[in-house]
Amino acid sequence: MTDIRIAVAGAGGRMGRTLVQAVAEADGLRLGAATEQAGSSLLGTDAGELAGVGRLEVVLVSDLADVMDDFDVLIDFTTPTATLAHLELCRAAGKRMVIGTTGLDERQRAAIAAAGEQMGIVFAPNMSVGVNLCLKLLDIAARVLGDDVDIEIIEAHHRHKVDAPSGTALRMGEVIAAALDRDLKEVAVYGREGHTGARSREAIGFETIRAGDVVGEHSVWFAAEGERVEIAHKASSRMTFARGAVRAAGWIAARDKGQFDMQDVLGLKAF
Ligand SMILES: NC(=O)C1=CN([C@@H]2O[C@H](COP(=O)(O)OP(=O)(O)OC[C@H]3O[C@@H](n4cnc5c(N)ncnc54)[C@H](OP(=O)(O)O)[C@@H]3O)[C@@H](O)[C@H]2O)C=CC1
Ligand SMILES: O=C(O)C1=N[C@H](C(=O)O)C[C@H](O)C1
Repeated sequence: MTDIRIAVAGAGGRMGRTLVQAVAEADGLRLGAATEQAGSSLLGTDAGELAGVGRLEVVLVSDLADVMDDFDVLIDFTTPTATLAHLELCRAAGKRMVIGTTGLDERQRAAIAAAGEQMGIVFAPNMSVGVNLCLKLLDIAARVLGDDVDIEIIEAHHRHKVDAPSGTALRMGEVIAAALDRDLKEVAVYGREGHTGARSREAIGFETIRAGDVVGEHSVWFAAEGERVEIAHKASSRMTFARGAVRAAGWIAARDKGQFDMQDVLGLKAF
C-alpha cells in the first residue's frame, strides 16, 4: 500500500514542527509538502531539518496552491484566516483536511461545515486522547450533578497563545451546556471583576491564565455545598496533540466527505 502524503501548514510554528516530527515517526504516512507564512525567514528550509528529524527533502513554501499535487491530507494548525484560505484550496482540489486551529468565529466555523458537504474534514480544538475522554466524562458529570452544582472551567496556556478562552475550554462548555439543556451564549460568564453580584446556578464560568511555557491545562469544577468534583487534564508535550492529528489524517484519508471531530476518530461516540 502506498503511503498517505501529508502537507503541514505553518510548519515553522510550535505545532507545525511537532506535526512534522509526528508524521516522520508514523507508519503509512509521509510528508509531501510544508508551508509557512509569506515573507517568513523559514521559507526554503527543509521541514525535517527544521523539526529536528533530519532532512526530508520537503522545503517550506509560502503558497499551498503551488504544492497541491504533493499531498492527500492537509494538517492545518495555523490561524483562522490562513485555515479558511487553505480550506477553499482543498475543497476545490478534493483534498482532505485535519484542522486544529482555534479562535474561529461563527462565520468561519460555518464555512468549514459547508465545505464538509464536499470534502472530508476532521476539525477539533484538541486532538489529545485524554481531552477527548474528558469531554465524555464531562457529559456524564453534568448529567449526574445537574442543577445541584456551580460549574467553572479554568484553563492555562503559554504566554504566546492569542485566543481566549481556549478552543478546548469552549468545547467543554458546549458539551456541558448541551447535557444540561442550557444555551451557552446565554449562560457563559467570561472572567469576573468588580461588583458582580452572586453567581446564578445556570452560569458556566470561564477563567483564563496565560503564563510562561504552559502547554495546555484544563480543569472543570462541579462545586456543591459540601463537595466538589474536578475533571482535569494537563498536557505536558505538544506531541500528544500532534499524534492525535496524525491519527486523524490516516482516518480521514479513507473518507470522501463529511465533517468529523476527534470523538469520531477515536470511536468515542459509541460510549
Ligand atoms: N487542536 C489541537 O489539538 C491544538 C490546537 N492548537 C491551535 O493551533 C494553532 C497554532 O498554534 P501554535 O502552533 O502554538 O501557533 P504558532 O504561532 O506557533 O504557529 C502557527 C504557524 O502558522 C504560520 N502561519 C500563519 N499564517 C500562515 C499562512 N497563511 N500559511 C502558512 N503558515 C501560516 C505562522 O507563521 P508566523 O509565525 O510567521 O505568523 C506560525 O508559524 C492555534 O490556533 C492553537 O490554538 C494548538 C495546539 C493543539
Ligand atoms: O494554543 C495552544 O497551545 C493550544 N490550543 C488548543 C486550544 O485552544 O484549546 C489546544 C491546546 O490546549 C493547546
